Amino acid sequence: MSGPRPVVLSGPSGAGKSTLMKRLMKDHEGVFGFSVSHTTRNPRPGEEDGKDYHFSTREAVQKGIDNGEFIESAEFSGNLYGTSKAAIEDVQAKNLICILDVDIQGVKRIKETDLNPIYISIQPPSMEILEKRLRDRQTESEESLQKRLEAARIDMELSKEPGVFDIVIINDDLERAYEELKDILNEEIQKVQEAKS
Ligand SMILES: Nc1nc2c(ncn2[C@@H]2O[C@H](COP(=O)(O)OP(=O)(O)O)[C@@H](O)[C@H]2O)c(=O)[nH]1
Ligand SMILES: Nc1ncnc2c1ncn2[C@@H]1O[C@H](COP(=O)(O)OP(=O)(O)O)[C@@H](O)[C@H]1O
Repeated sequence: MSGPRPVVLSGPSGAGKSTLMKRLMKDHEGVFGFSVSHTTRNPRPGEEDGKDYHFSTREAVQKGIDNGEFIESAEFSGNLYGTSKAAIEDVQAKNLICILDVDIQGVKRIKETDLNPIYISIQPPSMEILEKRLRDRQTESEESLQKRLEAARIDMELSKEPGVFDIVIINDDLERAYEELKDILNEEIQKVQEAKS
């Protein structure tokens, strides 16, 4: 109960969540732990099973959901994604700040639980820039890219609703966005660092 508050990072696909999160974890070793989600999408080159995601089948994820093993799950761009209770417990057992990377549907479902995280939305400066970043990343087929852009439009609208997020960070200049992210999390980071010393 008294562990550090988890952090939910959300925002459109391609907004820069992974980039910011990886940097945060690298710069603060032993402070953060990533909640490894399950997904039915295929791994990208360089992604590791059990580290980036638990790459799984729809049947297996659905079975886990039916058994009550997930705190939330959502359909995104034709695939099923979900956060297992074990993913969060693994991080919290180590007294680390648990980071969850979930879409806007996940945010809404987590709000119905007692997780009590800090809700952060990472937003691109514009749809045009988002599309360019997603294309340059070269991870998506044209079909997948279009689905992500459609989901991004919905995300950008919903994230403007007051009270959904504690803070919305516009990821224009990466350095500035990263500083903003660190500032918000500073108090929790310090708590974890003090508990260790
Ligand atoms: N609800 C929910 N969304 C997730 C989960 N894991 C990842 N996502 C979201 O699914 C979307 C697609 O993720 P991914 O396929 O990794 O693509 P990327 O965000 O473009 O790198 C993103 O918006 C993620 O935040 C999860 O466990 N639950
Ligand atoms: N501030 C930024 N300026 C330019 N490119 C960026 C910036 N932030 C992220 N990127 C690039 O945009 C792409 C999408 O970022 P990524 O972290 O994969 O997004 P997400 O995890 O939200 O899907 C990546 O290729 C990344 O290198």
